[in-house]
Amino acid sequence: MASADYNKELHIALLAVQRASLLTKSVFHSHSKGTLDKADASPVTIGDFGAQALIISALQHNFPGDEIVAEEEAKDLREKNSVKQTVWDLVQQAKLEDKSGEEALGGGIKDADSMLDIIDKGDSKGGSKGRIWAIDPIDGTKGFLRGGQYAVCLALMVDGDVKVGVLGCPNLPVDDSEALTENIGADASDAEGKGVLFSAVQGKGADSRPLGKGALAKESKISMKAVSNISDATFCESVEAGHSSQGDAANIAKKLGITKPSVRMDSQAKYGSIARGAGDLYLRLPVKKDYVEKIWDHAAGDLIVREAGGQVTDVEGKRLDFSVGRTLQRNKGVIAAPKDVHDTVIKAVSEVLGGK
Ligand SMILES: Nc1ncnc2c1ncn2[C@@H]1O[C@H](COP(=O)(O)OS(=O)(=O)O)[C@@H](OP(=O)(O)O)[C@H]1O
Ligand SMILES: [Mg+2]
Ligand SMILES: [Mg+2]
Ligand SMILES: [Mg+2]
Repeated sequence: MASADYNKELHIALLAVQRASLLTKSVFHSHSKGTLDKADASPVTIGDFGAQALIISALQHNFPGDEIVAEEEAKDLREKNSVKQTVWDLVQQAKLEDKSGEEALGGGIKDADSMLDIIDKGDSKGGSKGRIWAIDPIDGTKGFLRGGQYAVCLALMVDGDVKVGVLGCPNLPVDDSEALTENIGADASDAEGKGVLFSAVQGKGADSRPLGKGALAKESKISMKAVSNISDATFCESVEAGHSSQGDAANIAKKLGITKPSVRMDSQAKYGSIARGAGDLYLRLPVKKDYVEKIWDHAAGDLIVREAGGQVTDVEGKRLDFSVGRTLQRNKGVIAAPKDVHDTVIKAVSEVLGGK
């Protein structure tokens, strides 16, 4: 049984995300990303399937009794043999450079059919009891396809509470002073000097390190920037207007006296960026009344920001509740901010959204 310091969980999660990022990077650079449309019309790529298979395989090897909530399922691959073969080729190629890391993750997957079964092991219903991992193999798939930011996301929840969170952001600059100028649009390539691995364990603070190809790089502590005057804050929001209301965000910023333009960035790279003080606020404001956020879109980022000195709630100021299944049914939207200004932000949010 793993001990409650979560050292092993963190180590395996970091290695698993780093290995999965090798796969997503190879797809990011390839001409064809094997995109399919899911039932809800959102995109999924060969990178999403491959990364999910690799992460689940590492978790099953190390923590066979744990449950897993993951975004993707293998149905489309079972129906499309050529896509299945492409994903299988990618999965076989994605290996950490150091042998001990590969051994720690249990090595590769046996064959293509086992790969499909592994992908489908992410079908837990979630809930408030026991150890449950949440995986978003590529968060910001639209950003990934656009050549922008994306993140490989993994979190461990115990009894509905996030204990460990890891985000691999292959296209964020290692040097955080560049972070908020580099994220938007076409040229966010993962050249030399790019790639960050964020992590946090409950009660132990948040870290970042360069995303590598083998043994883990040395970590450093990260923390949110102190905001002495809210009108000087920089806020991040989604690139896709369909994922977060950019009009409401602009009105909230105006109420707070913020004049800097928003930074539009795909994926949980937003949480990582503000956690390291590159940007101050993250606003995710509901567009459609009936959309329910997914736990894998927020679990790792929620812990990383809170451990870096931030507060993360929904638009009403309630903490995100990861204990009610695969979705955040009890929450609407997300507001992440440094602890001491969070109340001020929520007040502006409720004034703008009030009556909506
Ligand atoms: N309507 C609506 N509202 C809110 N959120 C939605 C909505 N539809 C989809 N999604 C989820 O948004 C995830 C990506 O969020 P981002 O903040 O990265 O958006 S964006 O890419 O910057 O536009 C994206 O995650 P991935 O599918 O992993 O990319 C979705 O789970
Ligand atoms: Mg998706
Ligand atoms: Mg996502
Ligand atoms: Mg995804």
